[in-house]
Amino acid sequence: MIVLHNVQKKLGMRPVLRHIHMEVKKGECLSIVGPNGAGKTTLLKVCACIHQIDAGSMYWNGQDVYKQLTEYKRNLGWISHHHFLYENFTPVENLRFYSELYGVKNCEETIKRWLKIVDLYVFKDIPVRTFSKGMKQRLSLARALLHEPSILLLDEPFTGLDQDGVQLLFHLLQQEKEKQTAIMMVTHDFSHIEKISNKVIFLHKGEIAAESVQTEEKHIKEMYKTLVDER
Ligand SMILES: Nc1ncnc2c1ncn2[C@@H]1O[C@H](COP(=O)(O)OP(=O)(O)OP(=O)(O)O)[C@@H](O)[C@H]1O
Repeated sequence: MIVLHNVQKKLGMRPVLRHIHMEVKKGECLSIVGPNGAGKTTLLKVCACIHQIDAGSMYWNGQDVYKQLTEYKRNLGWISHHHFLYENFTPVENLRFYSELYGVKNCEETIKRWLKIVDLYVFKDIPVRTFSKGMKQRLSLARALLHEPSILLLDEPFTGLDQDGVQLLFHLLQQEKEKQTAIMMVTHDFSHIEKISNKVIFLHKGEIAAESVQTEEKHIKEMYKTLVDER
C-alpha cells in the first residue's frame, strides 16, 4: 500500500536517509528500530510529507504520493511525542476542531464515542492544559484515529501511557489492522513489537541495515546488538 523506492533525504547538508526501500501493506504493522539519530523520526516525517524527499519515489496504492497529496494527507493519522492539542481547549473542542478539519461525519457522536473509548469522557469540558502527560497522550490517540485514517504513523506512541493505556493502544492498533490500516511505528521498546508488528526494519545511520519478519523481543535484541556492534 505504501512503497518507498530508493528514497534519499538530506537535512541541511547532512544525508539523513539513504537508499530507503520499503513497503507497508494494508493491515500490516511495520516497526522501525535503531539507535538515537538513526533517522527513524525523519523517515516517519517523510512518510507524513512533513519532509519532502530529495530523490527516489513514494507510492500509495500504486500511485505517486505527491500526485495525490491532499487525499493522501486526509488518510494519515499521526501520533508522536508532540500531542498537537490546543492547551486552552477542552477535549471536546480539540476533537471538534480536528473533526471539522477532516470532515468527519456525525461529528458530535463521533467525539463522544472516542472520549469514551480513551476513557476521558468525564473530563470532556476541562481545558487540556490541566491534563497529565498520559491523559494528553490518550486524547492524542482519539485525535489521530477519529477520522478513520488508512495510514497510521506512530512515533513512540506508548510514551506516557499507564498500563491500561498501553493495553488500550494495543487493542486500538489491533482493530486498525483488522480495518486494513497500514501502520508504521517507531519504538525503542522491543517488548511492544511482537505484540503488534508483522515485520521490523533496523535503521542505522540513515540506511536500512536489516529487515526481519521475526518480531520476538529476544531475536530483535540479538539482531540489534550485532548490527550496532558491527558498524
Ligand atoms: N531539522 C533538522 N536539521 C538538521 N538535522 C536534523 C534535523 N532534524 C534531525 N536532524 C538530524 O537527523 C538525524 C536523524 O534524526 P532523527 O530525529 O530522524 O533520528 P531518530 O532515529 O528518530 O533519533 P531518536 O531515537 O533520538 O529519536 C540526526 O542526526 C539529527 O541530528
